[in-house]
Amino acid sequence: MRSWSAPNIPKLPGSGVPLRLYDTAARDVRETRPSGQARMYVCGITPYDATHLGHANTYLAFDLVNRAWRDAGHEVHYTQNATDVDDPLLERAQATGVDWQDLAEREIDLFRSDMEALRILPPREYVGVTEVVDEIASLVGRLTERGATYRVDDDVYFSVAAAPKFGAVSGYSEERMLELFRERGGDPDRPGKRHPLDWLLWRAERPGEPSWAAPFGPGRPGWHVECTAIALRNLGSGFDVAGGGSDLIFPHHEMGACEGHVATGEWPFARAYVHAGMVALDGEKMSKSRGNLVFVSKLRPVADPMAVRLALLAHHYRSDWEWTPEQLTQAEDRLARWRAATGRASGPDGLAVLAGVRERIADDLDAPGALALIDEWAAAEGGDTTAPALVRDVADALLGIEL
Ligand SMILES: Nc1ncnc2c1ncn2[C@@H]1O[C@H](COS(=O)(=O)NC(=O)[C@@H](N)CS)[C@@H](O)[C@H]1O
Ligand SMILES: [Zn+2]
Repeated sequence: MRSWSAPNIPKLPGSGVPLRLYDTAARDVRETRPSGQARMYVCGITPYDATHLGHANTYLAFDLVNRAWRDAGHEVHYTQNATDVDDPLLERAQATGVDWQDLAEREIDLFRSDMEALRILPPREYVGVTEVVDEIASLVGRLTERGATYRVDDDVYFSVAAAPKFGAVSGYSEERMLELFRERGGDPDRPGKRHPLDWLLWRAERPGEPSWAAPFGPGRPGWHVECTAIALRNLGSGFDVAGGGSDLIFPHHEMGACEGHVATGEWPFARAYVHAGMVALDGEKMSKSRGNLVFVSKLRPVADPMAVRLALLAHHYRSDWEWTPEQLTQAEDRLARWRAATGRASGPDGLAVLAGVRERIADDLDAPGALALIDEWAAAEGGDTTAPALVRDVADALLGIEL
């Protein structure tokens, strides 16, 4: 599928410092050490109800990763999927009486335009699941050759017993795993399964559902294996960052890591598992099921997208936080202050802001700390005539904020 257009990234003097990120699997901040190209896989949207602020918050976090790596001199190989066939999408299409492919296409177009408005750098590959079903099926075949799968009726399951590293990503107890698996599309109670945490790799054809031919019978991919196949196909195993919101830690990234391990024999599947916090509204996580969504596309006619981006950046990417309209007003004020200050003939030392913002972002994406440094610069006087242009470039290249 077409990705989206890339904003220009101004070149900054010198180069950034090594990026450190909190790795969920290590339960600690770790320095990323990309060898050659930095490789990142970020899970894309299931294309309905796009693009709400929760989605935007998550993709913004990985945009900061992308920008920090480039500033540190790395080329970045970024792949993202779109789950353009899956139970929730089919259910929404059914419920609203639209064709599921039309729904997906319309929502993905809206997502692309929202990403462009927020100046989020596009992935090199933007892959729809429906484009690579054969690849996914061949991965299921490879897992079967390694003895890691079995059938329940005509459906193909991954046997958790075949995954020695199961639990390494989330570190959750089995009880918590069962609870989250049930809550997030799993089927722990299905009769005929060898273990409640075994997961669906291939759903055999059902009447009225889309299906694709496969050696083990017509059907469609299970959720986790789609991302494993797309990441393996484009990045290979051992890529630097697997990213998403924290609701993907389990089951999605845990199970994908096991599929990648068993399919390739290599561990880790991703060197770091990086997760963004949840954005809430009215006390509840913004989610399609609750319908408590604030859409980027609804804010765009009434607010500068750069203010929306600044409002999100004011929160640490790993924090869970609640959206309120006041935050947009505060962000608009900040944007106006930054634009005024970088429009001056001079200001305080610009290189100090460059070094400070680099250091803050490299420290597990401390965007709030970076914003505070630019606030301070904007509020003070100084004689550095190169500073206004440099600070403008720092805000753009590292934070994606066009002043
Ligand atoms: N309220 C929220 N706050 C922060 N991130 C969220 C929120 N809701 C969803 N996300 C993140 O947005 C991304 C897309 O979510 S999604 O549309 O439900 N799609 C999926 O999770 C799958 N297509 C991933 S393969 C995921 O990384 C998810 O964790
Ligand atoms: Zn995914």
